[in-house]
Amino acid sequence: MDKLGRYQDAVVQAVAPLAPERVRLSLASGRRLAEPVHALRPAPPLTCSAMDGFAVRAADVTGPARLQVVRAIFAGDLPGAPLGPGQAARIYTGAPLPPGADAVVREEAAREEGAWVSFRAPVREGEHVRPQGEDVPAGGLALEAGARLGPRQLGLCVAVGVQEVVAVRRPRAVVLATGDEVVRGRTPDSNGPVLEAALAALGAEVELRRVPDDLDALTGELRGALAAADAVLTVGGVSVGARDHVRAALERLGAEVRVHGVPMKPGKPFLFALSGGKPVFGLPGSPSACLVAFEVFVRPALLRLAGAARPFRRRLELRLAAPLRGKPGRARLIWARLDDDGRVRPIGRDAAQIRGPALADALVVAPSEAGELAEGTPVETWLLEEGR
Ligand SMILES: Nc1nc2c(c(=O)[nH]1)N[C@H]1C(S)=C(S)[C@@H](COP(=O)(O)OP(=O)(O)OC[C@H]3O[C@@H](n4cnc5c(N)ncnc54)[C@H](O)[C@@H]3O)O[C@H]1N2
Ligand code: MOO
Repeated sequence: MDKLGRYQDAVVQAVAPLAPERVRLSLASGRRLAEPVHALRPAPPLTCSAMDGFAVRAADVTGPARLQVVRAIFAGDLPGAPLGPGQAARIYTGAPLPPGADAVVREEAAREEGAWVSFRAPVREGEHVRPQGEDVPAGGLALEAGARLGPRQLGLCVAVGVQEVVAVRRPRAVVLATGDEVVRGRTPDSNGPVLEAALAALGAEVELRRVPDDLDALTGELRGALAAADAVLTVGGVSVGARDHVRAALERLGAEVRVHGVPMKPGKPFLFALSGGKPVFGLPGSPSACLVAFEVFVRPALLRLAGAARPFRRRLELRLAAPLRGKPGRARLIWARLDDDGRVRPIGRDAAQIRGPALADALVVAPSEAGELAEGTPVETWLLEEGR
């Protein structure tokens, strides 16, 4: 991935995170934090019981013991008056421990007789007690900058009393699917909806448009897209054919074409340009090539635009479950599936395939110098994370 990695870095580094803004938590779902979140209140909010049972002073229960039950404390109650020596309080899960109490004996290990409770075994100080702030202390770091506010992260913010966060704006992306064949519907526009869904999954707002193979029409659409969006993706028309107009249209608009042609297979004709500081990604039309170029370049760049701390897929070195054919030259990216034994099985590599990407849960990267790779060879594997 060495040489290709340099292209990938050049594209991803050319993109900077969008402006941060302060937003209500309810509007921040799926966005990335531009600033860390610190707890405004501790979690748990008070030192509380982890069980239904009896709050005691551990020093009173060093062996079999009998204590007087002075009151009951429920979740949501205040801790109330201190517990004196020889006293116990009935307590329920999540209820605050009264001052003086330092342990809880579970219901099942206690015998209640009127106003008294007896225990057979000793109790350890701190047993079944959740100290205030054990999870996150007040002022403590709850989430780091760059973290995505998914469902569980939103829950953490609520628990630590945070109602507003500083998050990166949701990127706006326009996808222009080019080609008379997709405008007329003779070739189904399969790439457009894939990109639309994949970008939405990254937290972007997406508009998909279809454009004929006409330089003027494409130039106009690109101008409009660049005015409206933070990032523009084109599909098709980026190779050397008579109707491949993407580069020419961008040059007409004064865009700076930074990359056109990358040492990978599939996806060789990929183009990257900047126009007024905005990224434009020219993806090949052939479905597998389009989606590989999306994985290598667009996904990490968009995640960076969206403020993500770690924009790259998780990469593991896994052994091949079957030989991988091919010759040296360009880095090869192959759709693959993880076997149950942890090996990775290639599932075809024609640039036009569409079923391979749909079945895959990983991408294997064979370096440019590699020829045929034998079964069992360790290979770089990107986890696609969607599961099966
Ligand atoms: N003489 C050469 N020909 C080609 C070269 C080359 O270097 N010299 N490169 C090949 C490579 S590699 C690729 S990849 C393809 C990509 O070319 P384009 O990006 O210009 O794509 P198109 O020609 O417009 O379309 C290719 C193929 O994909 C279909 N397509 C287009 N858009 C969609 C869509 N939205 N959904 C589904 N399928 C789509 C289109 O109908 C074509 O079948 O070029 C090689 N040629
Ligand atoms: O690089 Mo193209 O994507 O092989 O067919």
